[in-house]
Amino acid sequence: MDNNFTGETHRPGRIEVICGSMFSGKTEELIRRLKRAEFARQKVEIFKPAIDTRYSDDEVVSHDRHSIPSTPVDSSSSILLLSSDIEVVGIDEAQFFDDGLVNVCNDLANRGVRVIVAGLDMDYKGIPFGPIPALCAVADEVTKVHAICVRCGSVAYASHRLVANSKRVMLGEQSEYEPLCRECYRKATEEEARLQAGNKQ
Ligand SMILES: Nc1ncnc2c1ncn2[C@@H]1O[C@H](COP(=O)(O)OP(=O)(O)O)[C@@H](O)[C@H]1O
Ligand SMILES: Cc1cn([C@H]2C[C@H](O)[C@@H](COP(=O)(O)O)O2)c(=O)[nH]c1=O
Ligand SMILES: [Zn+2]
Repeated sequence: MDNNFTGETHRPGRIEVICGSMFSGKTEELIRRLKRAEFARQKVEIFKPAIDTRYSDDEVVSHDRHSIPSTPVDSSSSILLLSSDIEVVGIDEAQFFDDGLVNVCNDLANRGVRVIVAGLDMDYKGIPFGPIPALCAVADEVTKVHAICVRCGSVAYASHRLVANSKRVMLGEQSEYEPLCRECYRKATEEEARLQAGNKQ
């Protein structure tokens, strides 16, 4: 917390969004910012959606197995209830939260809290995912991070699903998803559409 010249306490509330495809380093960047806040002795609380049980029930874990303790919550309203007296709030896998997350983040930032949100920008179909696009709109700062396309080595753009499952929410990692650049993603999805059309004949 900074003290301004009138002696009032000034807490610079803000929303930071870290978005990108799978394997782009969103969680690593979230953990890096949160650990630095902890070094600065700020009161930090980290939330994730309870449905995200991929690597751990109660930790935020990156694909490289870096981790930080977190509180799993079922809905965005719980974040507000559990954030009194907190200076920095971190939220991972934000794409899985309800649309109420946008108001929750705005409320926290307006109260002086630094809110750092990480989430997928798009689902496997390339459609903007959950509250992430709206959060990008109201954020003070948006960082788009990129994985490497596993087919050609360019900068990745989308998360291509490798298994036949049309549900929007399907937890997974390398066996289920691969990061692809725009061109490789287009070729992969066109090929899938061709195969599907062939199967129907
Ligand atoms: N194709 C890839 N491009 C970049 N990083 C990858 C790739 N595949 C695996 N990784 C690993 O994923 C790590 C990033 O993990 P993480 O922060 O959990 O990403 P995200 O939260 O965006 O899915 C990288 O440091 C790297 O070790
Ligand atoms: C593209 C896409 C992903 N998911 C799931 C798969 C993973 O469990 C998470 C993303 O995790 P990461 O930290 O970004 O690697 O989301 C999904 O449910 N639906 C999708 O379309
Ligand atoms: Zn590519």
